[in-house]
Amino acid sequence: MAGRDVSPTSIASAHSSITVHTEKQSVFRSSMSASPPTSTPPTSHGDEVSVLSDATKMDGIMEQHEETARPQTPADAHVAPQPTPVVPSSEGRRSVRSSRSSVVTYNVQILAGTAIHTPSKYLEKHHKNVLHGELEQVIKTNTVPSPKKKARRASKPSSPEDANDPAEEQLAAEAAQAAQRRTSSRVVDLRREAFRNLTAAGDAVGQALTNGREIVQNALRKSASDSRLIDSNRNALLSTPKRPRTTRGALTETDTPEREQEKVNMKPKTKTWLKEGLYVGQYRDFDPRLSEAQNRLKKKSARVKENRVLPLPLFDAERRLNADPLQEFRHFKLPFDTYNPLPRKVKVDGWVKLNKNRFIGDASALWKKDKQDSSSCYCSPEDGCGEDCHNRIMAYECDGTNCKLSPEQCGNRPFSQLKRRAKGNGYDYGVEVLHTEDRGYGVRAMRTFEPHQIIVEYAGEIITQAECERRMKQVYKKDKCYYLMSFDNKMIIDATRGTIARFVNHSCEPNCEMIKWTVGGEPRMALFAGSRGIMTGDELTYDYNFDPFSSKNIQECRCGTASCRGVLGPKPKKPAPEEKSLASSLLSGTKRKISEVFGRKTGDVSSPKKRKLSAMASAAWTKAQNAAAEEDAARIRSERNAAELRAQQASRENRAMMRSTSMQLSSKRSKVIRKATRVSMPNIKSTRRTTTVDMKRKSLPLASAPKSAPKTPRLGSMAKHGTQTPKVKKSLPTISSKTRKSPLKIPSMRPHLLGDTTDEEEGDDESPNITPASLRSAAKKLTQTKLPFKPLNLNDNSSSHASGVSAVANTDDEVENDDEDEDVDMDESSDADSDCTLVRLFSVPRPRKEKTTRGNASTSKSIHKTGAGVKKSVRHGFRS
Ligand SMILES: C[S@@+](CC[C@H](N)C(=O)[O-])C[C@H]1O[C@@H](n2cnc3c(N)ncnc32)[C@H](O)[C@@H]1O
Repeated sequence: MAGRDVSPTSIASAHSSITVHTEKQSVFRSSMSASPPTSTPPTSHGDEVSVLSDATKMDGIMEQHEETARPQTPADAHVAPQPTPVVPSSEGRRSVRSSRSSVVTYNVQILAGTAIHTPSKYLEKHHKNVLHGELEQVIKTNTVPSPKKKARRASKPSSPEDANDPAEEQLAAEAAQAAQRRTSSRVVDLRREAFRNLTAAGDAVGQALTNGREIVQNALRKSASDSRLIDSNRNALLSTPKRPRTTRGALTETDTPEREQEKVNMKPKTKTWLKEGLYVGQYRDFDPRLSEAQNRLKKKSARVKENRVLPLPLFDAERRLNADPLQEFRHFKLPFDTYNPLPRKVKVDGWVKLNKNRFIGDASALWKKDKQDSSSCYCSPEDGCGEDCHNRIMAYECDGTNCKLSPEQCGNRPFSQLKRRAKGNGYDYGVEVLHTEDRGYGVRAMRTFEPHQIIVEYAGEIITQAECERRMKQVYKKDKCYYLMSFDNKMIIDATRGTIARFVNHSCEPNCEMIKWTVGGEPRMALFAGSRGIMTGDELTYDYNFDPFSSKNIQECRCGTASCRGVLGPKPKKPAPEEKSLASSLLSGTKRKISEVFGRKTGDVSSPKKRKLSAMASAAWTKAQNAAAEEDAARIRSERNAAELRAQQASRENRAMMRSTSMQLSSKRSKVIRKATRVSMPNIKSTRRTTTVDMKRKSLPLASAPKSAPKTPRLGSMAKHGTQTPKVKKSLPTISSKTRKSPLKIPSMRPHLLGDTTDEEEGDDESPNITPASLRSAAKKLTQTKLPFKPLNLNDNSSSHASGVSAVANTDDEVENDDEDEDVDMDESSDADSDCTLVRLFSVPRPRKEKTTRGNASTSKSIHKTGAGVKKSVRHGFRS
């Protein structure tokens, strides 16, 4: 067990120093292969020895038994171990490598018994451990044991000189006996091999000792020379600035090998300094006179930040100003995600998102039955379906069926634009949900929007009123927030499942409008920017025109604007004293009595009896108050319903009337034009004239709308009729806010806005909106009035008709005096202070070459200001 304290490596080295002659290899191999392959291999020399010792023990037992029978002869003890003949059976187990007879291979790790523990990943290492050639030679060249190991080994009695060891002798004797007996050849072989190994190890140790002695001598010599070297180096340093890196190559002819060896040993250890490293080639702007912090500061102040990607807004403005100093600017902000790169993403629980309307139940059939009229526009590519576009005014989106222009030419396709934007990025989409402080969720803009630009569609489930009531009673019974919007006579959009527009809050001073459009024959509601446009980051709001239906649903408005009405929806009307309901008078009486009995402050109520009475009285008071409020609400509702019915009827009649008027006028105009061209200028094929009508809004009462209208061809059929005069362009209604005189007055009608009756009845509606109904009413009036058509003098190019809209505008006097002109020129002269609205209803095309200025710019602006889109029924409603 002497090897127990020896590490495997040391054993390996020890074994590598074993001297085995080539002819003995077979014996050695046989001994190695004799060990069972499945048994646990020895992990160290000691283990191997233990295996051997076990065998020895067994043999010993046998031998003892034999010894008792046969006395040991002294000669046996001195029998030298003889090489055992090669065992043929073990030859078959030779490894492939060892079959190369030219080079003898020794695996030191196998010898050491540690090979099995070597993972294959240390293959390289394994190769290093495989020594080639004659073992003696290999050992000589490769093994230089450390002095420590040598010393340790030296302490072991393993040299041949120690052969007098009784154990050795015993082993030898046993081996000899075994050879004689020829029994248990494997065990004997093993023992013999072990003995031989030990002998070889002894040799190696002897050799190592010799080497070690040499090394010690060299070290001593070196230490002596080092002191000399230090002195010489000091001298050398003083004489030369740089010390030679190495002494190699400094040998002179007179150097003897010993001297050379000495010099090599004397070679001083010098530190090699890195001259270049990681930062080679990198320029560092560093002033060594300053500290690190000062250097950093200096660098920071010297740095000029340059934005090479986008021009800064400031420069952009400068550039634009340089280009055109007179152009108008408007404030702008960077897109929200640019100036705030990490917007808080609000996640709304329970919001089922729908991107488009879904008709539920009977709503679809109802819509089809009650399908609205179609509309067509006659814009030219130059017009581009601008502000004058008939479809735009009637809140119809242009498409292939009602507009001749291509999508690129047409500027009245807001919902198509929205569709495109929805496919784009977050900026294109342009809105996101935000969490407000006191109004729940809201919506804010992530970009700017032009005035009247479409922002987002209000889509959801389109349901009938019956279905709405059912949902209110059953589904949304416990809800506090409703997303119901009435947008058509009998239908409601329920955006509980719907688009993001459902989160848009109410404001009494809104920056957006909710407008109903007809797109491809279907109603669509969308949020449009108001006349001021929208800034990035602005919260989007519109006026709900909220109808609470019940006093329970009246909600406090927290829009925080200067003109806040205090509640969502119309301002509650103060009932006139005579109109005071019985409930109200009772209420006020009860209230007064309570205050008389118990005092105004509840603190006055002292006794429990009084307190009880007080509680009862206040309960009764609350009940009475509720009853009164409900009574009021019911009255308001019935009034509104009546007004709505009246308005709807008037609207329908007006529409029919307008069509009839258009027909009559256009046929008249065609005749006149044909006649005029025949008479005076037969070669001119296309003319353009404008018929305008000046009207003042809000002057006719709602009830004055005509009750019936003759059945006339629809506007769409007007185009067919116009084919008689193919070169004549159809007239289009246009709106202008600047008018002085108003021979015709039309009512201010917002037919579908139930919530607006309060204000409108009072006649204090300052809204500049022009509705289709108002247009139609004006048209009707126009037909009722005897229109003074005067013959068109096309030869007179200098006449007022030839130079665009502004030139066309005449005064009333002119119209009345000029009876011969067949085209109707109502007053179009304007005054900035006037609150009148001019509507240009019909226009007769003029020859293109005569057109100098269209004069649309001024009218276009005013149209937008007056709300070119026709605002239809937009109302949030709660029904309890
Ligand atoms: C169509 S939802 C608007 C989105 C809603 N804020 C939410 O969190 O879902 C209408 C509800 O919002 C609230 N709301 C909207 N505008 C408000 C305002 N100006 N003041 C108070 N509450 C408002 C009311 O509760 C109203 O019933």
